Amino acid sequence: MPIDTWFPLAVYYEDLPDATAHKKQLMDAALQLEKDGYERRAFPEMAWTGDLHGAERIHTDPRFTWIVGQVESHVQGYLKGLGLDLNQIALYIQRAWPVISRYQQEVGSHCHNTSHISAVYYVSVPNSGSDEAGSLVFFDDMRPNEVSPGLGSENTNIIVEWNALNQDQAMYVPVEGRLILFPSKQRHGVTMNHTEGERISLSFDIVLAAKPGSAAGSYEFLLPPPEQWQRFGGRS
Ligand SMILES: O=C(O)CCC(=O)C(=O)O
Ligand SMILES: [Fe+2]
Repeated sequence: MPIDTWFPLAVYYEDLPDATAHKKQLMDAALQLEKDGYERRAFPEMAWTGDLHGAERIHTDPRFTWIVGQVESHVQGYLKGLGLDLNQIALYIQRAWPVISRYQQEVGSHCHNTSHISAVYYVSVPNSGSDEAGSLVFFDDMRPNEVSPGLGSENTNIIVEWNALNQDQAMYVPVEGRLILFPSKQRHGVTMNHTEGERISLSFDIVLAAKPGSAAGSYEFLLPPPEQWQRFGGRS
């Protein structure tokens, strides 16, 4: 009795070979940004995230040059894998920030609504390769096989066997030196850090735009090149 499966979510990951050589500099820079950060704005049970604390431009900070280069090259590989013609697309890092999760902190479930591709890089992970410091969890909001909506929700015991056909989450344990790429619209979160150590990651939001001179039709589906935009009041 064959059952086919279709429409996979594409999550890319790669262990960066030079990670160890760059660990200290990235760690120090992330922790310094946290120190410099504005007054704490998140609840204590939530990890410190640079995007909420005025530290969301690490892509322009020279201390992060190496990882920015890595993100750029791996995102291109990811997009090629998705079948895109990179000659027609201009890629931008829109914002990028450190995330520091300490004992009993987590990152609630969210999507990155203002970008297209998101990247996470693990700088420093206590018990790397285990879920103890907090896993990245992707949630499936499409639920194509939930034939009666809500079947698998809390307070029901109708699903007696969780398997690949009804799973509603996919977990990635954090691995030091690993880069993960995924569609920004995929809802995700980070489970609790149960260790006494700091779990330090970097997040990047990437936007696809049409290259100037692309066929006019592509502007229907890709952002027109930002250099062609005009801000209100910007007429010269
Ligand atoms: O650290 C992670 O695993 C993911 C962090 C994240 O989702 C974010 O910063 O938006
Ligand atoms: Fe995120």
